[in-house]
Amino acid sequence: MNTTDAGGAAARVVDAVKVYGSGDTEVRALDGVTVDFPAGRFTAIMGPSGSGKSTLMHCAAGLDTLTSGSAAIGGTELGTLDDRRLTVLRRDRVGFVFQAFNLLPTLTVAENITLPLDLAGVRGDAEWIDALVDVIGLRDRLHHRPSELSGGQQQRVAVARAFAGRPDVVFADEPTGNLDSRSGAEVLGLLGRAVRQTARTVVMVTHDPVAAAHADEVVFLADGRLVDRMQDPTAERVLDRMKALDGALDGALDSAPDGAPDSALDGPRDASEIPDHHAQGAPS
Ligand SMILES: Nc1ncnc2c1ncn2[C@@H]1O[C@H](COP(=O)(O)OP(=O)(O)OP(=O)(O)O)[C@@H](O)[C@H]1O
Repeated sequence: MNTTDAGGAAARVVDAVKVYGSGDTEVRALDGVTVDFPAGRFTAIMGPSGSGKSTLMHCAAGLDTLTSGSAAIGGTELGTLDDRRLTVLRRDRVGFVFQAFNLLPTLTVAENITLPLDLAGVRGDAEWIDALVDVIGLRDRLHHRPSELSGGQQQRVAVARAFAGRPDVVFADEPTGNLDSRSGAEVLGLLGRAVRQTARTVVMVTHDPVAAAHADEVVFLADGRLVDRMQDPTAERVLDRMKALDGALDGALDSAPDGAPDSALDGPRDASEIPDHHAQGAPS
Protein backbone atom coordinates (compact mmCIF):
# COMPACT_ATOMS: atom_id res chain seq x y z
CA MET A 1 0.00 0.00 0.00
CA ASN A 2 1.18 3.47 -0.83
CA THR A 3 1.05 5.65 2.28
CA THR A 4 2.50 8.99 3.24
CA ASP A 5 5.89 9.22 4.81
CA ALA A 6 4.37 11.31 7.62
CA GLY A 7 3.22 8.97 10.37
CA GLY A 8 1.44 6.42 8.20
CA ALA A 9 -1.48 8.61 7.18
CA ALA A 10 -3.47 7.25 4.24
CA ALA A 11 -4.92 10.71 3.77
CA ARG A 12 -4.58 14.05 5.52
CA VAL A 13 -5.40 17.72 5.26
CA VAL A 14 -3.24 20.52 6.66
CA ASP A 15 -4.55 24.00 7.50
CA ALA A 16 -7.55 23.28 5.29
CA VAL A 17 -9.73 26.29 4.56
CA LYS A 18 -12.77 26.08 2.30
CA VAL A 19 -14.79 29.22 1.60
CA TYR A 20 -18.01 29.11 -0.38
CA GLY A 21 -19.44 32.30 -1.88
CA SER A 22 -18.19 35.80 -1.14
CA GLY A 23 -19.21 38.98 0.61
CA ASP A 24 -22.48 38.70 2.55
CA THR A 25 -23.02 35.11 1.41
CA GLU A 26 -19.52 33.90 2.31
CA VAL A 27 -19.46 30.62 4.27
CA ARG A 28 -16.24 29.33 5.83
CA ALA A 29 -17.08 25.63 5.66
CA LEU A 30 -13.57 24.63 6.78
CA ASP A 31 -11.64 27.05 8.95
CA GLY A 32 -8.10 25.74 9.35
CA VAL A 33 -8.52 22.00 9.79
CA THR A 34 -5.47 19.79 10.16
CA VAL A 35 -6.22 16.09 10.46
CA ASP A 36 -4.68 12.82 9.37
CA PHE A 37 -6.52 9.61 8.63
CA PRO A 38 -4.18 6.81 9.72
CA ALA A 39 -3.57 3.92 7.35
CA GLY A 40 -5.27 0.67 8.28
CA ARG A 41 -7.81 2.41 10.51
CA PHE A 42 -11.52 3.19 10.39
CA THR A 43 -12.11 6.87 11.19
CA ALA A 44 -15.51 8.54 11.53
CA ILE A 45 -16.08 12.26 11.02
CA MET A 46 -18.86 13.68 13.19
CA GLY A 47 -20.22 17.10 14.01
CA PRO A 48 -23.42 19.10 14.00
CA SER A 49 -25.24 19.80 10.76
CA GLY A 50 -23.30 22.33 8.72
CA SER A 51 -20.06 21.79 10.67
CA GLY A 52 -18.15 20.91 7.50
CA LYS A 53 -18.07 17.11 7.55
CA SER A 54 -18.95 16.57 3.90
CA THR A 55 -16.77 19.44 2.79
CA LEU A 56 -13.82 17.91 4.65
CA MET A 57 -14.46 14.52 3.09
CA HIS A 58 -14.87 15.93 -0.41
CA CYS A 59 -11.68 17.99 -0.15
CA ALA A 60 -9.68 15.13 1.43
CA ALA A 61 -10.89 12.81 -1.34
CA GLY A 62 -10.06 15.19 -4.19
CA LEU A 63 -13.72 15.66 -5.15
CA ASP A 64 -13.47 19.36 -4.30
CA THR A 65 -10.57 21.78 -3.95
CA LEU A 66 -9.48 23.75 -0.89
CA THR A 67 -9.44 27.55 -0.83
CA SER A 68 -6.12 27.29 1.02
CA GLY A 69 -4.12 24.61 2.81
CA SER A 70 -3.27 21.20 1.43
CA ALA A 71 -4.71 17.72 1.09
CA ALA A 72 -2.78 14.53 0.39
CA ILE A 73 -3.64 10.93 -0.38
CA GLY A 74 -0.99 8.29 0.01
CA GLY A 75 1.70 10.96 0.12
CA THR A 76 0.56 12.70 -3.07
CA GLU A 77 -0.35 16.35 -2.63
CA LEU A 78 -3.65 16.80 -4.46
CA GLY A 79 -2.96 20.48 -5.15
CA THR A 80 -0.03 19.55 -7.38
CA LEU A 81 -2.20 17.49 -9.74
CA ASP A 82 -3.99 18.71 -12.85
CA ASP A 83 -7.56 17.52 -13.45
CA ARG A 84 -6.52 14.49 -15.45
CA ARG A 85 -3.99 13.26 -12.88
CA LEU A 86 -6.45 13.93 -10.07
CA THR A 87 -9.06 11.83 -11.86
CA VAL A 88 -6.54 9.01 -12.27
CA LEU A 89 -5.54 9.22 -8.60
CA ARG A 90 -9.19 9.06 -7.50
CA ARG A 91 -9.80 6.16 -9.82
CA ASP A 92 -6.75 4.15 -8.81
CA ARG A 93 -6.26 4.97 -5.14
CA VAL A 94 -9.58 6.02 -3.68
CA GLY A 95 -12.87 4.18 -3.19
CA PHE A 96 -16.23 5.80 -2.51
CA VAL A 97 -19.43 4.69 -0.81
CA PHE A 98 -22.36 7.10 -0.86
CA GLN A 99 -25.71 7.17 0.87
CA ALA A 100 -27.41 6.38 -2.44
CA PHE A 101 -25.87 3.08 -3.48
CA ASN A 102 -25.23 4.22 -7.07
CA LEU A 103 -25.24 0.73 -8.55
CA LEU A 104 -25.97 0.37 -12.24
CA PRO A 105 -29.37 -1.38 -12.49
CA THR A 106 -28.64 -3.20 -15.75
CA LEU A 107 -25.45 -4.82 -14.46
CA THR A 108 -25.19 -7.87 -12.22
CA VAL A 109 -23.68 -7.75 -8.74
CA ALA A 110 -20.39 -9.13 -10.09
CA GLU A 111 -20.32 -6.57 -12.91
CA ASN A 112 -21.11 -3.72 -10.53
CA ILE A 113 -18.24 -4.73 -8.24
CA THR A 114 -15.69 -4.64 -11.05
CA LEU A 115 -17.23 -1.68 -12.92
CA PRO A 116 -14.61 0.94 -11.92
CA LEU A 117 -11.83 -1.48 -12.90
CA ASP A 118 -13.55 -2.35 -16.17
CA LEU A 119 -14.04 1.35 -17.00
CA ALA A 120 -10.35 1.91 -16.29
CA GLY A 121 -9.41 -1.03 -18.50
CA VAL A 122 -7.75 -2.69 -15.52
CA ARG A 123 -8.06 -6.42 -14.98
CA GLY A 124 -7.98 -6.25 -11.18
CA ASP A 125 -6.76 -8.84 -8.73
CA ALA A 126 -9.14 -11.80 -9.12
CA GLU A 127 -8.12 -13.35 -5.80
CA TRP A 128 -8.69 -10.08 -3.95
CA ILE A 129 -12.09 -9.58 -5.53
CA ASP A 130 -13.04 -13.17 -4.78
CA ALA A 131 -12.10 -12.63 -1.13
CA LEU A 132 -14.19 -9.44 -1.09
CA VAL A 133 -17.21 -11.39 -2.27
CA ASP A 134 -16.82 -13.56 0.84
CA VAL A 135 -16.38 -10.51 3.07
CA ILE A 136 -19.68 -9.02 1.83
CA GLY A 137 -21.39 -12.44 2.01
CA LEU A 138 -23.12 -12.25 -1.37
CA ARG A 139 -21.56 -15.10 -3.30
CA ASP A 140 -24.99 -16.58 -4.02
CA ARG A 141 -26.20 -13.25 -5.47
CA LEU A 142 -23.34 -12.52 -7.87
CA HIS A 143 -25.51 -12.88 -10.98
CA HIS A 144 -28.51 -10.99 -9.61
CA ARG A 145 -29.41 -7.39 -10.54
CA PRO A 146 -29.47 -4.67 -7.86
CA SER A 147 -33.29 -4.53 -7.99
CA GLU A 148 -33.33 -8.13 -6.74
CA LEU A 149 -31.38 -7.17 -3.60
CA SER A 150 -32.38 -5.45 -0.37
CA GLY A 151 -31.01 -1.97 0.34
CA GLY A 152 -28.48 -3.40 2.77
CA GLN A 153 -27.31 -5.96 0.22
CA GLN A 154 -26.99 -3.23 -2.43
CA GLN A 155 -24.84 -1.16 -0.09
CA ARG A 156 -22.68 -4.23 0.61
CA VAL A 157 -22.11 -4.47 -3.15
CA ALA A 158 -21.19 -0.77 -3.19
CA VAL A 159 -18.69 -1.44 -0.40
CA ALA A 160 -17.10 -4.29 -2.39
CA ARG A 161 -16.95 -2.02 -5.45
CA ALA A 162 -15.20 0.66 -3.37
CA PHE A 163 -12.55 -1.85 -2.23
CA ALA A 164 -12.18 -3.69 -5.55
CA GLY A 165 -9.19 -1.69 -6.76
CA ARG A 166 -7.29 -2.04 -3.45
CA PRO A 167 -7.50 1.69 -2.79
CA ASP A 168 -5.33 3.56 -0.29
CA VAL A 169 -8.49 4.88 1.31
CA VAL A 170 -12.25 4.42 1.06
CA PHE A 171 -14.40 7.47 1.80
CA ALA A 172 -17.96 6.74 2.90
CA ASP A 173 -20.51 9.58 3.10
CA GLU A 174 -23.45 8.59 5.35
CA PRO A 175 -23.26 4.99 4.05
CA THR A 176 -26.13 3.87 6.30
CA GLY A 177 -28.35 6.92 5.78
CA ASN A 178 -30.76 5.00 3.52
CA LEU A 179 -30.82 1.81 5.58
CA ASP A 180 -32.83 0.53 8.52
CA SER A 181 -30.82 0.05 11.69
CA ARG A 182 -30.25 -3.68 11.16
CA SER A 183 -29.02 -3.35 7.56
CA GLY A 184 -27.01 -0.32 8.62
CA ALA A 185 -25.31 -2.34 11.36
CA GLU A 186 -24.43 -5.04 8.81
CA VAL A 187 -22.85 -2.51 6.46
CA LEU A 188 -20.92 -0.89 9.33
CA GLY A 189 -19.73 -4.29 10.52
CA LEU A 190 -18.65 -4.99 6.97
CA LEU A 191 -16.67 -1.75 6.77
CA GLY A 192 -14.98 -2.61 10.06
CA ARG A 193 -14.14 -6.14 8.87
CA ALA A 194 -12.85 -4.79 5.57
CA VAL A 195 -10.46 -2.52 7.47
CA ARG A 196 -9.28 -5.25 9.82
CA GLN A 197 -9.11 -8.15 7.36
CA THR A 198 -7.67 -6.28 4.41
CA ALA A 199 -5.63 -3.57 6.19
CA ARG A 200 -7.42 -0.87 4.21
CA THR A 201 -8.36 2.59 5.46
CA VAL A 202 -11.92 3.89 5.79
CA VAL A 203 -13.01 7.47 6.47
CA MET A 204 -16.74 7.79 7.11
CA VAL A 205 -18.96 10.85 7.53
CA THR A 206 -21.95 10.14 9.74
CA HIS A 207 -24.58 11.84 11.89
CA ASP A 208 -25.19 8.69 13.88
CA PRO A 209 -23.29 7.96 17.14
CA VAL A 210 -24.14 4.26 16.78
CA ALA A 211 -22.50 4.25 13.34
CA ALA A 212 -19.51 6.22 14.63
CA ALA A 213 -19.03 3.65 17.39
CA HIS A 214 -18.03 1.09 14.71
CA ALA A 215 -14.96 3.20 13.93
CA ASP A 216 -11.55 2.98 15.63
CA GLU A 217 -11.54 6.73 16.11
CA VAL A 218 -13.96 9.65 15.77
CA VAL A 219 -12.89 13.17 14.78
CA PHE A 220 -15.34 15.91 15.73
CA LEU A 221 -15.92 19.09 13.74
CA ALA A 222 -17.77 22.21 14.86
CA ASP A 223 -18.07 25.39 12.83
CA GLY A 224 -15.50 24.20 10.32
CA ARG A 225 -12.90 23.42 12.97
CA LEU A 226 -11.52 20.17 14.37
CA VAL A 227 -12.53 20.22 18.04
CA ASP A 228 -11.81 16.72 19.33
CA ARG A 229 -10.68 13.18 18.55
CA MET A 230 -11.90 10.08 20.39
CA GLN A 231 -10.24 6.66 20.32
CA ASP A 232 -12.27 3.45 20.67
CA PRO A 233 -15.59 5.29 20.73
CA THR A 234 -18.84 4.02 22.19
CA ALA A 235 -22.22 5.36 21.05
CA GLU A 236 -22.83 6.83 24.51
CA ARG A 237 -19.52 8.69 24.64
CA VAL A 238 -19.99 9.97 21.10
CA LEU A 239 -23.52 11.11 21.89
CA ASP A 240 -22.32 12.90 25.02
CA ARG A 241 -19.70 14.70 22.98
CA MET A 242 -22.24 15.59 20.31
CA LYS A 243 -24.65 16.92 22.92
CA ALA A 244 -21.95 19.26 24.09
CA LEU A 245 -21.44 20.43 20.49
CA ASP A 246 -25.09 20.72 19.50
CA GLY A 247 -27.88 21.23 22.00
CA ALA A 248 -30.36 20.18 19.30
CA LEU A 249 -29.35 16.59 19.90
CA ASP A 250 -30.49 16.71 23.52
CA GLY A 251 -33.11 14.14 24.36
CA ALA A 252 -32.33 11.90 21.38
CA LEU A 253 -31.21 9.07 23.65
CA ASP A 254 -34.39 9.33 25.72
CA SER A 255 -36.62 8.99 22.67
CA ALA A 256 -34.84 5.92 21.31
CA PRO A 257 -35.84 2.37 22.24
CA ASP A 258 -33.64 0.67 24.87
CA GLY A 259 -31.75 3.89 25.31
CA ALA A 260 -30.06 3.41 21.94
CA PRO A 261 -29.92 6.41 19.65
CA ASP A 262 -31.48 5.80 16.24
CA SER A 263 -33.19 7.69 13.47
CA ALA A 264 -33.41 10.90 15.46
CA LEU A 265 -29.70 11.17 14.91
CA ASP A 266 -29.53 9.81 11.39
CA GLY A 267 -28.95 11.86 8.30
CA PRO A 268 -31.45 12.51 5.52
CA ARG A 269 -33.36 9.38 4.54
CA ASP A 270 -33.82 9.74 0.82
CA ALA A 271 -32.18 11.36 -2.13
CA SER A 272 -34.69 14.23 -2.25
CA GLU A 273 -33.45 15.36 1.17
CA ILE A 274 -29.77 15.38 0.17
CA PRO A 275 -28.45 18.87 -0.51
CA ASP A 276 -27.19 19.26 -4.08
CA HIS A 277 -23.57 19.31 -3.03
CA HIS A 278 -24.00 15.85 -1.47
CA ALA A 279 -25.88 14.25 -4.34
CA GLN A 280 -22.86 13.09 -6.26
CA GLY A 281 -22.64 9.95 -8.29
CA ALA A 282 -19.70 7.63 -8.18
CA PRO A 283 -16.74 9.67 -9.32
CA SER A 284 -14.98 8.85 -12.54
N1 LIG B 1 -21.58 24.21 -2.54
C1 LIG B 1 -21.81 24.98 -1.49
N2 LIG B 1 -22.10 26.30 -1.64
C2 LIG B 1 -22.30 27.10 -0.59
N3 LIG B 1 -22.24 26.70 0.69
C3 LIG B 1 -21.95 25.41 0.92
C4 LIG B 1 -21.73 24.50 -0.15
N4 LIG B 1 -21.46 23.28 0.39
C5 LIG B 1 -21.54 23.43 1.72
N5 LIG B 1 -21.82 24.71 2.04
C6 LIG B 1 -21.95 25.26 3.40
O1 LIG B 1 -20.78 24.92 4.10
C7 LIG B 1 -21.08 24.56 5.44
C8 LIG B 1 -20.59 23.15 5.71
O2 LIG B 1 -21.38 22.27 4.90
P1 LIG B 1 -21.17 20.69 4.95
O3 LIG B 1 -22.16 20.10 4.01
O4 LIG B 1 -19.74 20.37 4.75
O5 LIG B 1 -21.56 20.36 6.45
P2 LIG B 1 -21.98 18.97 7.08
O6 LIG B 1 -21.38 18.94 8.44
O7 LIG B 1 -21.63 17.87 6.15
O8 LIG B 1 -23.55 19.15 7.16
P3 LIG B 1 -24.71 18.06 7.21
O9 LIG B 1 -24.46 17.26 8.46
O10 LIG B 1 -25.94 18.88 7.34
O11 LIG B 1 -24.65 17.27 5.96
C9 LIG B 1 -22.58 24.72 5.60
O12 LIG B 1 -22.84 26.00 6.13
C10 LIG B 1 -23.08 24.63 4.17
O13 LIG B 1 -24.29 25.35 4.00
